[in-house]
Amino acid sequence: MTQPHPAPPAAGVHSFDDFTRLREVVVGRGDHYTEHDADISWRLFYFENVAPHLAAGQRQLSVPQQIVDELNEDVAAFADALAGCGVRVLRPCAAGKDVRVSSPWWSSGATPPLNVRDNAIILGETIVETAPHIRGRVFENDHLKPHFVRYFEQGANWLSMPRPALAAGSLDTAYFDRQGIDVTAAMAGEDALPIDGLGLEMVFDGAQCVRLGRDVLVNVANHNHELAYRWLTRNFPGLRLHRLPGIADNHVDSIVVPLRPGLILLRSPHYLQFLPEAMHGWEAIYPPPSTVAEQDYTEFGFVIPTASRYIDINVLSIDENTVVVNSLYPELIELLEQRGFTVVPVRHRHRRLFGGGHHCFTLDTVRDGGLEDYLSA
Ligand SMILES: NC(=[NH2+])NCCC[C@H](N)C(=O)O
Repeated sequence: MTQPHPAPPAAGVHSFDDFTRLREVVVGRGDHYTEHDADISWRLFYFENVAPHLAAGQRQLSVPQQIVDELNEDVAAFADALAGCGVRVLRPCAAGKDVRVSSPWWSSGATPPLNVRDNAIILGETIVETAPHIRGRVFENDHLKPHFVRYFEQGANWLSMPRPALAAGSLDTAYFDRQGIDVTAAMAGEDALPIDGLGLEMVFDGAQCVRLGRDVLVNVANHNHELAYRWLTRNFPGLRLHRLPGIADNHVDSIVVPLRPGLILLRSPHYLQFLPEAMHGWEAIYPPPSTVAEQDYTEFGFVIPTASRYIDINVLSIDENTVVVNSLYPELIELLEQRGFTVVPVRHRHRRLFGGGHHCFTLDTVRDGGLEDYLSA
């Protein structure tokens, strides 16, 4: 587990999958994450998790400082654990307090760079900045730019999907419409301006992809994503992209988590049918029920969950035999140990409150694996 760091790869960035030996990783930070700005873009993104809790028009949702401090304690321990496994850990610069971001069409509260999995994806030796759905996230990658510039200087390629304007009417509700879920109440109170003739834009998060060497699974749940899927196919002709047909509203890393070639952690058997044919022969393991009681937040008053109860599936692999798992999910630890994995337990107390688990908190920029063909073995 504590192998020495090898010479850096020629391009600086080299990351084709989620499970070969991890060498270098960006770990997000939650400094000043004391508020969610529940604008329309935020409400629609987190609709499944937040709709039952939110009153119409409710906009600034504060997170108690104690919870933010505990989050940052857990994130710091996570970064230390990765360093202890011989991984080079990079951090974004810290967000400022109460930062607002504006465009000609809207204004919103900025999201700190905690879930660095979401706004960028490493595809081989290319950094791809994706096209945020949430207005407050449009400048989030700026906190990682010192690393991106350095990687570029070392030879990495660096591309950005077109930055969406996120004007009124840019976002597609088709995923919900198909299920007969009415999101009009959540969408009421839009205060952004429209752009004449714009319509639906390319909008997509890195965490909608699952990287498997030559193959990348891409969750396409609406026309915003469809445009991004086309962008990916046009820019990465050397990769085989597989469409996951709207298996989730957006991110898939609490649903489909490859642990090594041939073995996948899957939220439930329901999702098997959506995987590419070649993965039907893979063994799937399913998350056991958790017996640890969820934290009771009543003493803090109103606290809103932005992640589902499945968020602890969101594990981070150090290599094909070593996985970081939330220590508050001993049942999953036991299951993985029975399967021969070495588990690195790391506590993540407030995993439901900040939209992400250990996988979401990271952007793995260097792993050993290459353009392997795991799907035709
Ligand atoms: N990269 C991420 N932020 N992933 C988090 C996915 C969380 C998922 N929406 C859930 O509720 O379980």
